[in-house]
Amino acid sequence: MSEAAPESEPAPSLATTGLTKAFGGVTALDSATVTFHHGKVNALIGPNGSGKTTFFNCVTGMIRPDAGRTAYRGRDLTGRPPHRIARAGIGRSFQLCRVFPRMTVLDNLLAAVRPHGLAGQLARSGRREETERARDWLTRMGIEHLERAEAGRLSWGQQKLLELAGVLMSEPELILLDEPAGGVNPALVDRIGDLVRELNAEGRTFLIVEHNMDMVMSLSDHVVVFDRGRPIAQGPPQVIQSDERVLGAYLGI
Ligand SMILES: Nc1ncnc2c1ncn2[C@@H]1O[C@H](COP(=O)(O)OP(=O)(O)OP(=O)(O)O)[C@@H](O)[C@H]1O
Repeated sequence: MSEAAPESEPAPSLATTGLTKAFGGVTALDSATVTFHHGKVNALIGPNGSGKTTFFNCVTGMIRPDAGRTAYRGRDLTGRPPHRIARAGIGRSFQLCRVFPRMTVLDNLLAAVRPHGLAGQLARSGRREETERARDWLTRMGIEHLERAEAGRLSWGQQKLLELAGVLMSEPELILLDEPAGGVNPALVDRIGDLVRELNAEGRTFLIVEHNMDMVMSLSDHVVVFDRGRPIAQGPPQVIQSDERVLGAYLGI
């Protein structure tokens, strides 16, 4: 008689232990211990000021935590600078998009993989493979027709797509998105959601900070909820939606 295989634990992706960061008297991260799942779409949610962006900044090496450790797929990354963390396979977008407004859309993507401000110059001197890859990502984002436009002239949503294309230029395995739907029109929110699904089906792991709960609940496999700098609940969206601690944190009761 055969027995049902035990449900296997999802493999860990990004994981932190006791991550702590204070700004003066404000404790932004309070000994946060949390694990996200490899190969999945993970979400990190929580009320304003609960420490989500500080968490992203600490795990991507942009700010140094006061205490605690960060690991990616079992490998310790604590205290590594941003370029080393990027090299470990982690890419990141920002709440307030980071594009070079006076550069063309295509040069923005080339600059994403040549961080010395020489994108235009180098583009003219060759490196066709990178240019082709940049064009492929633009096509994937649906903004290939804007290749020669100045990035600053794109709509906010198009800039978000451009930033995502820039992140993808380094072929990260894990992609951290900080409010991908923030300030974006509903049609483009759907488009971004579809892209996340497609890229996840192709093997990329996501960790998304987002206030748009429809997007979070429809897109994520695993949701972690922060309140006052530490996780108060984690699980699949359907469980999180009815968790009393989560409702309390959001409603302040
Ligand atoms: N550079 C800083 N200097 C001083 N305080 C900061 C700094 N960065 C964050 N904080 C404070 O740390 C706390 C957590 O902020 P953080 O931006 O991480 O929260 P968040 O959950 O991302 O918020 P939101 O959803 O509004 O973006 C807040 O009280 C914030 O004011």
